[in-house]
Amino acid sequence: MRLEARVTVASRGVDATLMVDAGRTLALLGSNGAGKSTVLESLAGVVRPDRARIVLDGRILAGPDRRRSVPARDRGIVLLSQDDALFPMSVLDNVAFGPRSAGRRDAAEAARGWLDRVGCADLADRRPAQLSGGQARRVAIARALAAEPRVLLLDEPFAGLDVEAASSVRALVRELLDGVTAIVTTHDALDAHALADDAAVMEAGQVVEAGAAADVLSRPRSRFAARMAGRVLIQGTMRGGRLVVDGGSSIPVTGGPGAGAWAAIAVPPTAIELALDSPVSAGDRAWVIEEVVALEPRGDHVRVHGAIAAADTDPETAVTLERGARVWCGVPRGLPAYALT
Ligand SMILES: Nc1ncnc2c1ncn2[C@@H]1O[C@H](COP(=O)(O)OP(=O)(O)OP(=O)(O)O)[C@@H](O)[C@H]1O
Repeated sequence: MRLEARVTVASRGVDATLMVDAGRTLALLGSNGAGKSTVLESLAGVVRPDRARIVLDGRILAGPDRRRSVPARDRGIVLLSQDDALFPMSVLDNVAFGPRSAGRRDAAEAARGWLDRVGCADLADRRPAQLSGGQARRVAIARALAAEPRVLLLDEPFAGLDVEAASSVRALVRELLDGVTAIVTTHDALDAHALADDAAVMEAGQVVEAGAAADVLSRPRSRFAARMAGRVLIQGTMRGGRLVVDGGSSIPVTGGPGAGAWAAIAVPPTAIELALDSPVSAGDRAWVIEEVVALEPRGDHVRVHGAIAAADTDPETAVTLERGARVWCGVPRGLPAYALT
């Protein structure tokens, strides 16, 4: 029992493969434009891929013969998109829509049950325009679940909500997703940790890494996953217990694959020290010579991104740096290395 999919949408540069086992939640991660929404829309049948193989519990929903694709309404896959506009009818009728379309006589009763579960029982008679953003999102979630989908797709379910509403909708989704087969797109590591069993990372239309959510975030293989987990991915070649990075600097590490293998350590930038001059003594750090690639203001400090590592500094120091400036990044010794394939 699982959802397996490969979808190609050439005009959007998407060619992605993913899999979700029954009852599990997959977090689909990736930067803006990576193709996450396109994948969800293809699975739901809203977008027609150029090529697709979508199999749900052994049933082929889309295959080589595009004419035989199962129409969206018969897929048992419901997409809750970012612009989850409710229908211009009462909240109750919105939620009853799915069960009613499925011919259920008790549609209104089922809808009341769902409204109760999302904490909106008292809003049944309201119109969408009379709801707050958080209430509308809860109603949209109830409407999606009332259709009793086999797979639920949530495209950034907390986007556009204020901090408080997002936090309560997050708790609700976490509870409702228990045991449901679902894919959730998010830019937030906390959501990936809290909601998902598994995670897949998209870059430029492709899935570049996938695995258990905790693994993807603690041993990231892509820069995006590392950044999401608040880490910088330092990659290099293993040589005698050291990671040799571009430019020849080497960092003593623990573990990791054998000599000659491509490997990484994932380091919080806050643990990396920045030096503007060549450090006189190495101390407990391995110093990597860097060229500044970007300066990222982050509240009261500035993150200095190099080609290999990143480190934080104060704004007074940051203004003396520019793109291409030479700096040294002091990386702690002995961090655990892992193989990259
Ligand atoms: N309706 C559309 N028509 C044509 N191209 C589109 C359309 N929607 C998205 N695209 C393009 O397809 C690519 C993938 O976009 P998509 O919205 O799937 O990415 P995403 O990962 O969901 O991004 P975000 O995190 O910003 O929502 C982008 O290059 C985007 O410009």
